[in-house]
Amino acid sequence: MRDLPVHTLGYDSCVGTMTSVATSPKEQILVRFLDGASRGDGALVSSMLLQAGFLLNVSGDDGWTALMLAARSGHSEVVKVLLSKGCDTSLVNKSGQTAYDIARFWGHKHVAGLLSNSKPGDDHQFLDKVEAEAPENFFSRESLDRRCERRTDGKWLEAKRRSPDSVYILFFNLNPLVTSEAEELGVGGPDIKLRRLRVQSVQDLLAKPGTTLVFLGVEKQVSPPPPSSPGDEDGLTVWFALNTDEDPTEHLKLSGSSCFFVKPPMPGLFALSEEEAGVIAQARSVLAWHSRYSFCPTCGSKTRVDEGGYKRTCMKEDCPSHHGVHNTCYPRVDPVVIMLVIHPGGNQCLLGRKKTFPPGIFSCLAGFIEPGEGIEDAVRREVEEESGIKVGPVRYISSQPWPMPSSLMIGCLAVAVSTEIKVDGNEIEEARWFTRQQVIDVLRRGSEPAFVLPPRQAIAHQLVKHWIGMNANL
Ligand SMILES: NC(=O)C1=CN([C@@H]2O[C@H](COP(=O)(O)OP(=O)(O)OC[C@H]3O[C@@H](n4cnc5c(N)ncnc54)[C@H](OP(=O)(O)O)[C@@H]3O)[C@@H](O)[C@H]2O)C=CC1
Ligand SMILES: [Mg+2]
Ligand SMILES: [Mg+2]
Ligand SMILES: [Mg+2]
Ligand SMILES: [Zn+2]
Repeated sequence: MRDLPVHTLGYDSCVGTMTSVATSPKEQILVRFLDGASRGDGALVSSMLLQAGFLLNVSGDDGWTALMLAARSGHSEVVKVLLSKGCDTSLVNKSGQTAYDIARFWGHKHVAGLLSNSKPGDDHQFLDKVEAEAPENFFSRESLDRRCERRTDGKWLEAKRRSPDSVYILFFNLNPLVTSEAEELGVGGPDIKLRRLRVQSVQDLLAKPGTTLVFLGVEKQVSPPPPSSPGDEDGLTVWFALNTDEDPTEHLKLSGSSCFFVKPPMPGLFALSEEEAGVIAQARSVLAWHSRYSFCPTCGSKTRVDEGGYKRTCMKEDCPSHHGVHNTCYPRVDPVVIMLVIHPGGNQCLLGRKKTFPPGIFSCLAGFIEPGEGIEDAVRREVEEESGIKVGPVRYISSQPWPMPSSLMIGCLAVAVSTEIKVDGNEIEEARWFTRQQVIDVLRRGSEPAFVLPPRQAIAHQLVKHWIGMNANL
């Protein structure tokens, strides 16, 4: 009975539930049963099993049984009913996943607990392997030790600012100075590298009023090195970032000519190493904040730069920003949700095109989180606004600082509960369901790819890869 054919499982986009377009009475019963399990209707599942016990382990044509569908949405009551009837927990869908794998993937710990208790000694290796591979996103590497406690240590900061060992990286209008000199890059290295300057090269710039200076942190060390310069007893190498809005070339005392300012976001910054991309993520966001928040946002007065460039204090004595929690004084981070939406059937994903994208590119939908909104609700709202698709469960995967200028991309997977696409036409000009096979062809650079994905440095690319990695059979 497991192989009972179900030709099409239709989904009603308005109410987000499955509707039957199956033809035979048996098919209609199965569709109703699977729909009930998917929606968490324990009473319906129970009563249908009393009349038609064969339904217990039957799957739709994507290989999903009632147990798997209930596990995906965390419906523990339905899972309990199915387990009490002795359903087979070892069945796998066409992606090689058991109901337990599915429950764990979507973070339904109570359901995973019910399923793992039901069969001790079950081998769930596939999911464990995927979860062990934590993705590292570009711009995410913390290569410096921020040493936040030093930001208020004016004496130490001043000594480090003058130290000949300190490293300065320079930005002109938020574009970092890089070098492409072959001997600097080394064999097999990145295409560009941050130009590391010393204090004597930037002295004139530091004296100019339009220059902003930020203390980024110290180089990470396994064991403390011996003291290097007088007055610099700890021997730690400090990194500073400088930004200027006037072309600084004439003030720089530089040797070599292959230095230039690289414009973000693409492809420029993507050519840096992972380590340096992490430094840029921190430096560019803080410098961008300084360039946009010169005056106090509360009262409009002048501000003073404090805490190594991590605070702007209002100069007006009775400004309300001196009392209570005032996030206007600190650098901004804007949370953005970015999500790969998976078709209710499990084997297609939703990707969209912004009007501004180069031809052929499709990416994950994304949007800024609104005040007073949680991550899951922001995912549901942005997906529905941009594509008309309704979303059910949401699961966090990984995050990425995105310093253009200061977003924090919160990467999620989400399951759609409707399928009919209606793009907003404003932000998104086109959105489509792509099959897993089409996505694999794109990732493997097949000869006729259906679309182009953003490069590996974008979290959108990593989310798509993560979804492909969930499937052992492909
Ligand atoms: N790393 C990656 O893989 C990807 C990164 N991104 C980044 O995510 C960010 C957001 O994605 P996007 O789809 O544009 O977001 P949205 O879908 O929320 O749309 C952006 C629009 O929302 C408005 N908005 C609301 N809140 C803010 C805020 N805090 N800051 C700026 N604008 C706001 C702006 O409208 P108005 O202009 O009318 O003020 C803006 O044009 C972008 O910075 C984008 O570069 C996006 C996709 C992939
Ligand atoms: Mg958007
Ligand atoms: Mg939007
Ligand atoms: Mg928005
Ligand atoms: Zn003020």
